[in-house]
Amino acid sequence: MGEVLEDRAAAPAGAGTPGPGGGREAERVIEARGVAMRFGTRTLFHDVSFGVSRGEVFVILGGSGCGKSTLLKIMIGLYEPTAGEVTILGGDLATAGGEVRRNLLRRLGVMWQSGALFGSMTLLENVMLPLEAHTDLPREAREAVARVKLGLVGLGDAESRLPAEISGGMAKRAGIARAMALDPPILFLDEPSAGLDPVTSAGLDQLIKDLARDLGTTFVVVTHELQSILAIGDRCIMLDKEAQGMIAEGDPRHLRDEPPNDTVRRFFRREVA
Ligand SMILES: Nc1ncnc2c1ncn2[C@@H]1O[C@H](COP(=O)(O)OP(=O)(O)OP(=O)(O)O)[C@@H](O)[C@H]1O
Repeated sequence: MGEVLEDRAAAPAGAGTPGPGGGREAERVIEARGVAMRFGTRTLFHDVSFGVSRGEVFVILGGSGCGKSTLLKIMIGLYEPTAGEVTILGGDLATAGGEVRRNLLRRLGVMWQSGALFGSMTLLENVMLPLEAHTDLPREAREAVARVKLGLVGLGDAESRLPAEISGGMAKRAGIARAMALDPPILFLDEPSAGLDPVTSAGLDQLIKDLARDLGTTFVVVTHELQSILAIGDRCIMLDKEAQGMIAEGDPRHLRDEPPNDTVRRFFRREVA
């Protein structure tokens, strides 16, 4: 998945102040309307609608198998929904083709659960890959950009290491650095805390918050880790397997304190216990 250089210029005329909590209405970078997904005869979810504002950390939460990763894949154009539509940075990946689709995809950064680094390449070379694929920058410039990205995620001293020589937390950070190589306005993270110990996971949460604040990057994070949800989420939606859809939307701390239904209450209580 791509990632690309310019983005802030993509704001439509009249867009509001970026980031949550601004005085004016924040610009919506993702709009999902009535999205449904079915696999065979099984409906995973239906009627899912939400918006993501520029600069916010938006969390998709819910129990195992409720369709979080599937929704993420719909947002980045890997799956076409069975009903409804998703507009991302003003385009619709389900209908966009050719150059329009490629340009759109290049402006989305994705880090998969595994980190998906190439084992035979150093961290620097891994982060340089998107730059090789999508820019004409000479090698020295690609190295310089990749170094900046590794520095941003706290891996400035580890550029020569191979993925096998680093910890799980470092691999996640390197995956984020690579996803950021082309300065995407939106970064998608699939279960970033999976497999990490609580301390490392908290460090990764802090990194996500810092990047959102310092770079204005919008994050869409799929997770069921309660501590992460509460630490990073400006807003969230909760999917539910039995309800086959969305059962809550809002500030995660608010949902924890005033759950709108029993399923949300149980989700937060169970995870805390
Ligand atoms: N391409 C596919 N074809 C058929 N079924 C699929 C496909 N992709 C996902 N599913 C099914 O949809 C359900 C939801 O999967 P998904 O990975 O979206 O859930 P999730 O909420 O991210 O779960 P987890 O937290 O366990 O990763 C699962 O039962 C999965 O088997």
